[in-house]
Amino acid sequence: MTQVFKFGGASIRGADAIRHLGRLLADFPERPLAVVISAMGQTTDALEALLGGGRAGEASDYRNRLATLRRDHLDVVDALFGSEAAPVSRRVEALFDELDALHRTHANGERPLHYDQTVCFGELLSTTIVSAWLEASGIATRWQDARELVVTDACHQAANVDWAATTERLQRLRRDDGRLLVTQGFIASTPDGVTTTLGREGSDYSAAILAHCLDAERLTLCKDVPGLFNADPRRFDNAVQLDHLSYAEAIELAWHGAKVIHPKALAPLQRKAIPLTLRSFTQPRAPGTAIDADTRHDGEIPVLILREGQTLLELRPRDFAFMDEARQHHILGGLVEAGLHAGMIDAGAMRLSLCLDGHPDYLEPLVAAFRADYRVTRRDDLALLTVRHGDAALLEALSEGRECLAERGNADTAQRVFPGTRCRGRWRIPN
Ligand SMILES: Nc1ncnc2c1ncn2[C@@H]1O[C@H](COP(=O)(O)OP(=O)(O)O)[C@@H](O)[C@H]1O
Ligand SMILES: N[C@@H](CC(=O)OP(=O)(O)O)C(=O)O
Repeated sequence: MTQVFKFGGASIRGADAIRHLGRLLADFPERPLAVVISAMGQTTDALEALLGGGRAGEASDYRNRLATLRRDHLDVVDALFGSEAAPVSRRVEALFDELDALHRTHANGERPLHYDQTVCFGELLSTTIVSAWLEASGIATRWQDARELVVTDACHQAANVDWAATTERLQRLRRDDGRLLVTQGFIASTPDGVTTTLGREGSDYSAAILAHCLDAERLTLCKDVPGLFNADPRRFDNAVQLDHLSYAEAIELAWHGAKVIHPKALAPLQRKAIPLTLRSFTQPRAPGTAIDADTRHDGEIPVLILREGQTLLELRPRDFAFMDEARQHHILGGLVEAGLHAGMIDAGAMRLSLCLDGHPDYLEPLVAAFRADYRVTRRDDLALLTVRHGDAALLEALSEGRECLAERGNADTAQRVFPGTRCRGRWRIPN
């Protein structure tokens, strides 16, 4: 049975977690064909910080961060392999040398290209270590460079998949030697072999790409939560797990910011009716959440999504003019160019409100450009609450004690923007 599994950064954050992963795969009733793995723990954040220091010409900051990352990875290798660590340590050292060389080549070039040549090493390192560990613990394994499988355009940091080329490469993959394929999430390459990445948290998407192109029977995403809940269980005390939902409902939740699954991961599965299971990494035998074409259970209970760190922009034409389609087109085009996502868009006769969560590097120039053409009011440090399938009473109860700064709604989705300071800490879903 062709099954694909994916393990995120939280599932391989250190030596104990990697040992657990080995036991999980050894005990699982059906051996998957392929396992997609992210960078260990917060490695991608650390690589972004390294890139930032390097590009700013802060050589000692870059060197210190590189040394820390190198040490952290080598410590995991030592903890796993003990006296047998040398061959794996050499491979890890070689990857760090390659990272450093590529940094020197690209440091003064375009940032997105430099980003992809640097940040890809998180996954190259983690899969090197995990694959060696699985092999050492008796699971026949084949390390596979995902850049030889997933073909994209050259849109660095948010590359677009060439489905025909990727399918052709994946269909050529050897499947008959009984070896478990261990490959990287998040990374890919152009047809001529230049490394690209699929966007932050894109490993769920990588796993869905593999499942789609291999015609897998199932994709399983192993997470640090038991499944998809009706609100983030880390923030909402009484959140409950959803046993089942449809691809369409899952896309809505992911799009609105339910972080547990990447929004792009659903469409490739839906197109081939490949069922998806979200499972607990620590309790893999628990049922988890099933996602497929069946819509019968959608909307049975309300689902809440809280996104923090939001900025609300209200744009008004200067001359008492309409916020007509041409102006909306201009404004939304600016968002597309800046690569920013609006979690809420609401238009009035002379106003367009946008709720954005963007890195200041991208947000600030955009706001400055808008100010040239519109009267702009801006509020930072906000929270956007999205409620799916809730009623007015629930929305009011959730809003109690919180000033509503903007809102919109339709038959199944309501959104409200609150000051971030009123939304910190733990929440309860009102009865
Ligand atoms: N509705 C939700 N249900 C379950 N988890 C959620 C939900 N919304 C947010 N999360 C968060 O998603 C996290 C898991 O997703 P993520 O960290 O992206 O996984 P990965 O290990 O694949 O990187 C959980 O730790 C949880 O806090
Ligand atoms: N390592 C990448 C890709 C990814 O998906 O990671 P995770 O599965 O840990 O969210 C990132 O952090 O963006």
